[in-house]
Amino acid sequence: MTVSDPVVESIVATLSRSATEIRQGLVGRRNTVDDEENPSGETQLAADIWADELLAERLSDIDGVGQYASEEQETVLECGDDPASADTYAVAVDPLDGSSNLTSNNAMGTIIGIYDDALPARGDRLVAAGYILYGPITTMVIATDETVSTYELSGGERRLIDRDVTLPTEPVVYGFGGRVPDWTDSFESYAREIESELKLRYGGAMIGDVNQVLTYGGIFGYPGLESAPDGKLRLQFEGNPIGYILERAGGRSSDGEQSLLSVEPTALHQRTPVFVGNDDLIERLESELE
Ligand SMILES: O=P(O)(O)OC[C@H]1O[C@](O)(COP(=O)(O)O)[C@@H](O)[C@@H]1O
Ligand SMILES: [Mg+2]
Ligand SMILES: [Mg+2]
Repeated sequence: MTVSDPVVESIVATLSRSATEIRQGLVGRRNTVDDEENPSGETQLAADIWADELLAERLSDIDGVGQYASEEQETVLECGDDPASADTYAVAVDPLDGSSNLTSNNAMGTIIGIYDDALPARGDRLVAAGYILYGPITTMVIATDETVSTYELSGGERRLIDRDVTLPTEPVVYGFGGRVPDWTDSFESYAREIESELKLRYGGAMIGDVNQVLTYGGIFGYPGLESAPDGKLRLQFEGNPIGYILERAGGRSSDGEQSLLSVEPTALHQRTPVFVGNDDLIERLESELE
C-alpha cells in the first residue's frame, strides 16, 4: 500500500528505507559525545547526532520538502520551497526517541510529523505522521487523514500488516512519566485511580509506551511537573505527531486542557504535557486536572 500524496509517499518511503540503516548504525554509537547537548539541554549520544544527520540529508533532498527540523538542531533547515505553498511540506523529526534506552539496550523509536505549514506549526496542519519502533523487530506506523497503517520493516523493505489500525475500545494499559513526588496533586489523584483500573506499561521511550496503548488500549501521559510545568516532551517533534496518530486511530490527545493539535506553537523546541489514549480516559483527565 502506498500513501496517496506523492510527496508524503516519498517521505514515508525514505524514512522506512533509512530505518534499517539507523538500526544497524546504533551499534558502536551508544556513547555520549564530548558533553554535547541538544537545544533542550539534554545530553546527546553519538547515535542521536548520527541519526539526525542521516535523516536531514535524506529528507531535505526530497522534492516537495521545504523545511527540516529536529530535536537535535537549534534552527529550522530551509531546503526548498515555502512549506505554506501547495504540495510542499515541512518535516519535524525526533531522530531517536527514548535514546537513553540505548544504554540499557531497550526499545526506542524515530518520530516524524509532516506539516503543510512552516515550522513551528499547529498540529492540525499535519497531513501525516508516523513512527518507527526499534523493538525485537522494526515496525512502522503511518497515519494520514485517510487511515492508520502498520508495517514490518526488514532489509529496507516494508510489509503492510494492518491497513486500518484502530485503538481497542476496552483500555488495558497505562504509562505515566516523571517522578511521582514531582507530579501535581490533581494528576497524582487521577493516576491513583488509573493504576487501580489498568496495567502498568512504562519503558522510558514514548514510542514504545504509545505503541502499547495503540495495541491494547489505554493511556500514555507525560504530565506537567511541579519542577517543569510544561513537562518534558516537545510539541513539534513528539506531542503533535503522536496526538495526530492516536486521534486518527480513534483515540484522543490532550495537553491537559485541549487537543494537542489545537495548541498554538510559540517556539520550535517548546515543551508540552502530553496525554494520548482512549476517549473516556482523556475526558476524565481533563475534568480532573486543575
Ligand atoms: O526518563 P523519563 O523521565 O521517564 O522520560 C522518558 C521520556 O523522555 C523521552 O525519552 C524523551 O525523548 P528523547 O529521548 O527523544 O529526548 C521519551 O521518549 C520518554 O517518554
Ligand atoms: Mg523523544
Ligand atoms: Mg530524541
